[in-house]
Amino acid sequence: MPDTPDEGAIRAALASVTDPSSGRDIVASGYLRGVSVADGSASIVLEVDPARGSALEPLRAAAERAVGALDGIDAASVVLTAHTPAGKARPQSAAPAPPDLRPAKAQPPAGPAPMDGIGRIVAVASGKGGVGKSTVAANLAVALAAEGQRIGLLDADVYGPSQPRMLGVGGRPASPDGHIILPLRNHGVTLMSVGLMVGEDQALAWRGPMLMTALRQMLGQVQWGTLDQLIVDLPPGTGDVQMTLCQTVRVDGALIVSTPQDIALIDARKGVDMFRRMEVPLLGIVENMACFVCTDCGKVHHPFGEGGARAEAGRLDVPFLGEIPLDATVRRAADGGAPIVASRPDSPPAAAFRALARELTGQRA
Ligand SMILES: Nc1ncnc2c1ncn2[C@@H]1O[C@H](COP(=O)(O)OP(=O)(O)OP(=O)(O)O)[C@@H](O)[C@H]1O
Repeated sequence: MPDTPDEGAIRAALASVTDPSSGRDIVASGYLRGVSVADGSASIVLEVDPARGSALEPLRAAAERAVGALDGIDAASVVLTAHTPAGKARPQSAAPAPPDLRPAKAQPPAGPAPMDGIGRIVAVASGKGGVGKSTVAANLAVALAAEGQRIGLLDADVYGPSQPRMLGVGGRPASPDGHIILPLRNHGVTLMSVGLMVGEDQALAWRGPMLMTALRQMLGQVQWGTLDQLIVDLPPGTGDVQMTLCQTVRVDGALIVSTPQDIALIDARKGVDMFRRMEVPLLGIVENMACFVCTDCGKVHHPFGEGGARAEAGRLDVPFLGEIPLDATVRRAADGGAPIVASRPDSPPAAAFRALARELTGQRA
């Protein structure tokens, strides 16, 4: 495995990329605002005139390719931010210090702390992939926002970020000073996702340390404002992201999503164990895809058996928070960028999500 190149090599690669509009390279143009390189991953911030943001997208992509082609770089991310009001593109020598993008491992270890301005942090987790954890997180966030709460949704499902698609938001978040990241907003929910920072597909190619850096940036650099609750959509399983989250910020409660199948319930148990070890209170288990209502006869069917998650919750001594029916409109709504709670508020699944939101709000009262 070749050594990770140093910052000088990254700058040299960027200097090989020319802005066709000026004929000058990226470094000479004064666009370069920050470089961070560690463990085969490089993050670069370019500060540009916001009016030229979309015109400079090819330049951004070319810079990413040039850095990504260096020996020893597995993942490169180049972000465009708007320049400071006073400046046009400045010569590099006149530029203020670049933002510090180094991984948080360089910082002294700190215990989990509450996040400023955020009332409660709720993690939505599952032992197994594909059980509908992201769907539950999105609908719960929209339902809580509809109750009048100030809600943020942090898509920490770094291996498969789907919240931008589910909430119907896109585009790169702005970073006016190269450090603070401005979240996006839709359906009353403030959203940030690693999928917005690097694109859904690219996130999959990132290596562990870079993902952890992205997660810490989303926790520390996103301007969430004042929130009643921040819902965190975790990746499935019990891995590094869960540990990093719980060690970095004080998670006030975890919600486990499971389907009724035995295998999902076995994995849900592992999730419960992990949160107990991390001393995160368990808010309860919600059973997704629990049943479906026959459109012909109106009868409720339980294709995977009935009562499994409720019984498991009893065995694990955690609250059972309710059932969400299996309903194709839930999937269609998520794929269309408007969760069912927003797009079909009168439907039975939307009512089930709202009941879940009320249950959680009731737990706090
Ligand atoms: N109650 C439901 N009824 C019908 N389809 C559902 C329901 N819940 C989720 N789905 C669909 O199931 C698929 C998986 O859901 P989702 O992406 O939320 O799962 P996940 O647990 O977050 O998966 P992963 O962790 O692997 O990203 C999606 O296509 C989603 O639209």
